[in-house]
Amino acid sequence: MSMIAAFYGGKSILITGATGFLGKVLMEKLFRTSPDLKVIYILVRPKAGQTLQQRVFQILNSKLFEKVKEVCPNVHEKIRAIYADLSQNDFAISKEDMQELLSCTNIIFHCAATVRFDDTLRHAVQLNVTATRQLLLMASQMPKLEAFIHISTAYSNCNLKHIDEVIYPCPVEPKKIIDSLEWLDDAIIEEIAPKLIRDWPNIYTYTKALGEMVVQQESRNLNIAIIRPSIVGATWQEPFPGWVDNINGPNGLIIAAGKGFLRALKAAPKAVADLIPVDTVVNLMLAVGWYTAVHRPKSTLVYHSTSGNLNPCNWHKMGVQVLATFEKIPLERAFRRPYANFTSNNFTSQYWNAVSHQAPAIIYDCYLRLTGRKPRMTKVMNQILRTASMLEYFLNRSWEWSTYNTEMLMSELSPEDQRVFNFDVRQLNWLEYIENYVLGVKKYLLKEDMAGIPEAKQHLKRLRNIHYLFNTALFLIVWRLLIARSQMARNVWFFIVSFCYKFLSYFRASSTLKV
Ligand SMILES: CCCCCCCCCCCCCCCCCCCCCC(=O)SCCNC(=O)CCNC(=O)[C@H](O)C(C)(C)COP(=O)(O)OP(=O)(O)OC[C@H]1O[C@@H](n2cnc3c(N)ncnc32)[C@H](O)[C@@H]1OP(=O)(O)O
Ligand SMILES: NC(=O)C1=CN([C@@H]2O[C@H](COP(=O)(O)OP(=O)(O)OC[C@H]3O[C@@H](n4cnc5c(N)ncnc54)[C@H](OP(=O)(O)O)[C@@H]3O)[C@@H](O)[C@H]2O)C=CC1
Repeated sequence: MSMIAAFYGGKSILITGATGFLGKVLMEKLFRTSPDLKVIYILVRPKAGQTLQQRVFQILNSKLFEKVKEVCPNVHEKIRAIYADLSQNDFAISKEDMQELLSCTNIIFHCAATVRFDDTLRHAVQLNVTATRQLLLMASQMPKLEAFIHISTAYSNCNLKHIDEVIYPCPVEPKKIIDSLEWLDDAIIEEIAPKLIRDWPNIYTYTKALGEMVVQQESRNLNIAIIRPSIVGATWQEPFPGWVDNINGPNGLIIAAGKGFLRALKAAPKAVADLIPVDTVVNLMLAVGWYTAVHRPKSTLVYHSTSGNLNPCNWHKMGVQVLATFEKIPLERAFRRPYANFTSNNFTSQYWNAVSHQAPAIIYDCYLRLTGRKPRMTKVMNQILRTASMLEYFLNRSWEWSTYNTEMLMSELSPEDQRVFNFDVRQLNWLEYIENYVLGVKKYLLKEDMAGIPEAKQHLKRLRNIHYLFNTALFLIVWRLLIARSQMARNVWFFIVSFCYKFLSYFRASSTLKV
């Protein structure tokens, strides 16, 4: 019997960010391994014209939850969606709901955040810092609370090279920032933002660091743990391999590469690609929840959920495997044949951007214009290049994350728990994982049919022929222009032509002699 699964039985669990990538996998695993849990409260806001109930219905009826419905048929009754907007005071939760949360919650998993790199400082602080503080305040009024698990990111201290499982202080106190945002206007905030974030690469990582500091400062006598995942990728094993549902992080780039839009990246080929499967992160979260509640460590423990120091993979290896998978399982209607060129050199990267990205987009838009259609490729390409440039910082560096606490926890688990809540990334086979990942992007994110693979392969063959044709035509045009302008080019040209002619004549004569 799994001790961790048994621990969550009969518990009331509060999850923020349950509608997000990590949150959904967390809920799925909880229902599947502890179907006798009492209730999962999720804080949800209406979105994209959908009510809370519609959003929950959509999640529970997705492929991700198919196994859950077999194990826990009354899952609909065990999930309680509470209207909440984390960017508002008291999260805009009604009095009755608040009362229920305060009196019943046993465990909190705080996953909600804004993960956009380009968010405004005001909004990112509201979500990643103030909301965390507010939730801690709520937690301190929960008599039955056993553990508060805060999800941060391994990159919250990415201004350092070696990162230990400790909370590092930020140069400016979170409280001072929260207070000043109350009276400063938006224009001034955006002006001071770059000065505040100093050597952090973006507002997201900076506000996640502030969030950790708030956890440390407002922990009171709560049982708290912080988990820092690196780049969270598709599921490795559970509930099935390759599940993914948003275009964040690697996902968008994999699509852009598979569709042939993105053929070069400014990335250090040897830098560590610190991906971590989402189910591995969730298993660690559940194990940490159990350990924090049962063993009540004296201080707030930080756990790194990273792969680099235990089972490293680099961008080159990853790129090669992504391309190899696209050979077998191509995406539909690709713009160009997939190709991956990683370079950390500025000049080479700009060259590839011009030749491999911008020029084809401009040519294609000219073609669209000439055929009476609306040009759109340059816009798409600029969007992709903007995203790629935002990720560049993470693609050109390697970090060392120590994992003492994570390894300590692993050794505390029973063999059964090590199997059911496996977060040992050393067992991950990268080649297999990446293949399933790419397949998952095609199936679950792009919703492409596997029956379309032969047609997609045929399309790639046509693209290859167009590519050869285009290159030959381009070569001939350039050469013709060169010949018209330079005596030297003419001489070379005549030398090659006469050489070929002599070779052919000799070949013809010798074959006539044999007959
Ligand atoms: C050579 C080829 C290579 C081939 C080989 C490839 C090998 C593999 C290589 C792998 C390399 C991995 C590198 C990862 C490094 C990550 C490091 C993370 C470190 C920290 C990790 C963390 O701790 S934490 C999570 C990280 N945080 C994000 O990763 C958010 C980032 N990102 C944004 O910060 C915004 O994205 C940014 C960018 C501002 C643009 O912002 P933006 O406004 O320009 O664009 P948007 O993203 O809003 O969306 C654009 C359009 O996509 C539409 N769309 C949105 N979602 C959609 C959905 N689910 N399905 C359908 N469509 C969707 C949307 O509706 C827009 O469509 P439309 O334009 O028509 O409206
Ligand atoms: N994905 C990754 O690569 C990594 C993620 N993390 C951390 O993991 C956590 C989860 O990330 P992930 O699942 O990928 O992110 P998602 O963007 O998929 O999910 C974010 C969640 O936060 C919720 N949320 C955002 N704003 C509000 C709001 N105002 N009120 C209520 N809910 C809100 C979203 O709700 P809604 O659906 O309504 O938008 C969504 O459920 C975050 O803390 C992130 O920092 C850490 C490292 C890497």
